Amino acid sequence: MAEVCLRGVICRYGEDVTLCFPDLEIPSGEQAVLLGPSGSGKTTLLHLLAGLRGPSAGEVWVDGRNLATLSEAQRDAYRRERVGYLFQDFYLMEGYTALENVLLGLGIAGVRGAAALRQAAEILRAVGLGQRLSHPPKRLSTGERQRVALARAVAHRPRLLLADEPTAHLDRSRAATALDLLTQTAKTLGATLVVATHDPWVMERFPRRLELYPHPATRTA
Ligand SMILES: Nc1ncnc2c1ncn2[C@@H]1O[C@H](COP(=O)(O)OP(=O)(O)OP(=O)(O)O)[C@@H](O)[C@H]1O
Repeated sequence: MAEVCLRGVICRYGEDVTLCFPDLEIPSGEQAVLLGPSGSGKTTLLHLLAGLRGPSAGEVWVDGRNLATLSEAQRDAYRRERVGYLFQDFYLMEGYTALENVLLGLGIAGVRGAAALRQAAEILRAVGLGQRLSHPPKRLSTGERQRVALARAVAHRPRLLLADEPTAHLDRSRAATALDLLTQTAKTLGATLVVATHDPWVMERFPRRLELYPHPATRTA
């Protein structure tokens, strides 16, 4: 069974927006990119995979489970424990240090106390921020802020890592470094990685690609 599988998925927002997604299979542990212009539904698709919303029609399967069949409590547990989400705008807590930001993420996943502290420091060191543990986000560069966000997204060792426009705020050289870190981190964890981007340069770096088009979104690559 593929780690990620979409079958006949349609998402509607009110009367005006209907997004039709191509069928998709991503085997466990693989890395895939979603390419599409603004409004083509990339974020919506990541939200579907994260269980943050359900489709209007069709099925979203992850790790052998149709997400629509999960109870609310099971879906919450799925989101907290199995999914890591790297947001385009990072959404770091400004009043907290880098370490505390990662600890907050771990707390949501149910990891607390000494184990959480050890895990948070370890992952921050792994992304090259060992010297920045007690820095608040405002004292970090954009690339460093993103690495805190990545550390928070993966500290609980998710099986599925979703990244929304991970190069949006970075120049080419920093973007290359960030993508290397993202793909290497997913590989180390054995996580399936799905990256959404509007940038063909990012797409070129992934062997498995899915292109989305503004309504109706129909073509796969
Ligand atoms: N909560 C919402 N309510 C109404 N319409 C929405 C909502 N979320 C998304 N849409 C619409 O759905 C379409 C797809 O949006 P989505 O954010 O998934 O696309 P995207 O490809 O990620 O765009 P971008 O690259 O600009 O982030 C857009 O037309 C958007 O306006």
